[in-house]
Order: sequence, then C-alpha cells, then structure tokens
Amino acid sequence: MLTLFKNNIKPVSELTSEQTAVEVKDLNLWFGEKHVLKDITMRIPENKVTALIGQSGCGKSTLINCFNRLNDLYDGCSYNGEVIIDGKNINSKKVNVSRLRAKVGMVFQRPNPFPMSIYENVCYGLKLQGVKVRRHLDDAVEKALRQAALWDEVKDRLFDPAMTLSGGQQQRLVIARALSLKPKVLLLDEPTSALDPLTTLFIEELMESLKKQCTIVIVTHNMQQAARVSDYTAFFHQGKLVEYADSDTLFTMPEKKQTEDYITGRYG
Ligand SMILES: Nc1ncnc2c1ncn2[C@@H]1O[C@H](COP(=O)(O)OP(=O)(O)OP(=O)(O)O)[C@@H](O)[C@H]1O
Repeated sequence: MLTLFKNNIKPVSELTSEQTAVEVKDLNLWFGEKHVLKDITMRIPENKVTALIGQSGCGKSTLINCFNRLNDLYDGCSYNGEVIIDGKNINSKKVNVSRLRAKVGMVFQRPNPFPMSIYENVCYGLKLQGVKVRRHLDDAVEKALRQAALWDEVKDRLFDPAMTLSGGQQQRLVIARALSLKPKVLLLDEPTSALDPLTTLFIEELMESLKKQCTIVIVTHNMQQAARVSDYTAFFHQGKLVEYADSDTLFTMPEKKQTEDYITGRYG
C-alpha cells in the first residue's frame, strides 16, 4: 500500500485524528429552508494547506464559516452534525465563541484593516484578551508582522493609519492581525482575488511558510492557485463534497468525471 507521498502527504483516508486539525462529521446546514451543506464529513490535516474548490454558490465559504461559528451571525441559519477542533465539538452550546475565533483566524477576500494604526490593528485582539504590558504588545506585533512578511516594509511607520498601506500590504496586515493570536487554524476566503499577480505570488509563498505553525484552509476559484499552494483539495458541488484527495491526485487523476470536468474548465 502506498502510504508515503511526496512531502509526507498521506492519502486522506489514512489521516488519523492526531493528524487532523478540523474534523467535520455529518455536517448539514440550512439558510431558512435552503439546504446549503449536505452531509459533509472530512478531516482537514494539521499543518497543511487544504483548498476548497467548486462553482460559485456550492457552499465553500459557508463551510469555512462553520469552523469559527460565523454562520451564527445570520438569522435563519440552522445546522447539525459536528465540527471537532482540539477534541471538542465546537457546535456545542458550551463553547466560548470568542476564544474559538481567536483559535480559528479568518482572512476575507477584501482586506479589512480597522481604521486605526498598523500597530493597533495587529495588537487589537491581544488587547481585547487583556494584554496590557507595552513590551509584550511590542514583541507580539513585531513577531506577527515578521511572520506575515510585512515587518521590513512597515517597521518605520507602525503608527501610520493602516489605510495608507497598499492592498497587498493590507492583506498581509490582516494576516498578521490573525497570527498575533497564535491561531491553530487560518481560514482564507479567496484571499488574493482582489490582488495583482505579483502580490498574489507573495501571499502564496507566505502560505507555504505559515503552514509550519498553523493549518491553512483556503477557498479559491483559481485552479492553478489551488494546485500550486495546497497539499489537499476538496471539490464541492451544490453543497456536497464530491471528491477530496491530496492535490497531486485530485488534479492529475481525479476519480469522478464531475471533478475532472470542473478542474479542466468544462463547466463552472
Ligand atoms: N447569510 C446567508 N443567508 C442566506 N443564504 C446564504 C447566506 N450566505 C450564503 N447563502 C447561500 O448559501 C449558498 C452557498 O453560499 P456560499 O457563499 O457558501 O458559496 P460559495 O461556494 O462560497 O460561493 P462563491 O464561490 O460565490 O463565494 C448560496 O446559495 C448562497 O446564496
């Protein structure tokens, strides 16, 4: 049996719970009457990049929003099934949602820095958590900005408004803001679709280095990007998980015709 793929990438069927950052079990979600996620079961491997692909409206964003309970913000949303992170079902009513959202960071398509300085943006979450000592905040800000490959560009202007940064810098700032809380999982919802090709490449390289410290889940419409950056890829259609495999296999030998049609651009 072939168990060792390149870069230590195992087939998804062989992932154990120790190697899993997020385990999704029989997850169903509705917006009102509309059944949006249908019986999703999958293991998202730790310290890897997993890409979610599929036609617009198939439920990719809704699924990652289940990993930090963002769907709770929408009236009329209901769900059942389990999402297990750190051995706990985060759908349980007992879960502290603020703590969960620190552990599971999120970056959206459009950079969304807060209207405050670069420095204040990065330490915003830490201050909310009660960190007050200036030296601790300084250290955390520098560390997060270095991890997001932004430190050299902003170290002399930390107290400038974040809005004075370019789009690509703003996106890295938002990544630094999430990293300052040492997330276990970083969710990226089409993080480069508003950026130019060079900045996109920069963010893609960043993902490769960040996966050493956290698990990355990226929603993308860009097949080349999914093939380039991800270790695993899941293909969804109309709320169902159609195929999930290591990316090399999914992009070169998909099992299902539907997957092949999508990745070769025959539909979608
Ligand atoms: N807050 C909401 N209220 C009602 N319906 C919603 C809400 N959010 C998403 N939907 C619906 O759920 C379905 C899945 O949407 P979702 O945004 O998850 O798809 P997606 O695959 O991420 O699409 P895209 O690639 O266009 O971002 C769509 O039919 C969408 O209209």
